[in-house]
Amino acid sequence: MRRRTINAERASIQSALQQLDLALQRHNQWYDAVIRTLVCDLPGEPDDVAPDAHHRCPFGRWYYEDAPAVLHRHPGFAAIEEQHERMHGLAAKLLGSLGNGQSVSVTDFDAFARELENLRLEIFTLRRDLENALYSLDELTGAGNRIGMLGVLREQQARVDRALQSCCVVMIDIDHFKRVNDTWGHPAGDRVLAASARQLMKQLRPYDKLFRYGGEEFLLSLPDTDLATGHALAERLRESVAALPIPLDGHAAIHVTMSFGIARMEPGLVVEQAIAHADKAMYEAKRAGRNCTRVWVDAMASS
Ligand SMILES: Nc1nc2c(ncn2[C@@H]2O[C@H](COP(=O)(O)OP(=O)(O)OP(=O)(O)O)[C@@H](O)[C@H]2O)c(=O)[nH]1
Repeated sequence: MRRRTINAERASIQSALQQLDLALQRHNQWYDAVIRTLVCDLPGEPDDVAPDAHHRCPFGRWYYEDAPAVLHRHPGFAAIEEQHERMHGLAAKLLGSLGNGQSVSVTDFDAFARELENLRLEIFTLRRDLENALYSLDELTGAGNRIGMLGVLREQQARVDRALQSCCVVMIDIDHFKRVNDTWGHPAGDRVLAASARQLMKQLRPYDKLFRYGGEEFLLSLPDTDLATGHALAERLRESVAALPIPLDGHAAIHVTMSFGIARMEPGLVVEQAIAHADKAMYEAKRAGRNCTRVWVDAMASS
């Protein structure tokens, strides 16, 4: 991702945050009107008892018609849809009882209030994720920077510790990158860094995350991935970077390769140990001649 693209990404996240705030504000107004209807025993809005009430409220109209692509790409956005629909189902039940001259049961009202609170939590979680994304991008490559990296990895480690998931980390380093700088100049090196990172990122699942770990080093976190699957993915990434022609101003396109080291996050170990294992495995890949992937095994500890 070039700098211009990253700035565009930042601007779209900022705009999405503003829109989300506005949609939430409208949703709060809708909620106030529902409470007024219930407390004052007023005739309800027909839209609120319709089977597709979640499409008709101001938040729903924004969600289905106007919400920007950057939100649609976010897994938290889909979670909001389900929660919002559930909450509206319960609101329709309350308003329907009232419309039929029945009193609203405490159980139904409590269920509605609970789902509404869950919806707000989902929205705040999405909001926090977007804010984090704003401040945790590496300017040059568009990969995550190290600010958010440990937090993401610690969350994964917690899932590994509770035996909920198998997760891997992969250390990736461009081969002979100094030569690129020395031969073509530092700006060309920057271009190679950005192009390689982009090539890696475009093949990842939405919940995989690439971080720029250091100069020409990247750390890839692979949640819900066993070692065999992670290894196969690393190989695919490696081959696709090696095959990528990278155009440089005024020169023919060049190719670079990368070395990969992969390690599983082990229950009871700290995140830093998994990173150290992946780093050691990557170092073995360099020793084996570069442009290859090595998997961490305990025997590497002594090499
Ligand atoms: N252009 C550019 N170069 C960088 C950046 N960060 C680090 N580097 C360069 O990356 C190079 C890393 O070189 P080395 O650590 O010697 O490794 P290498 O040449 O890639 O060799 P191997 O890793 O052993 O294959 C150094 O020349 C750094 O100056 C950056 O942001 N932009």
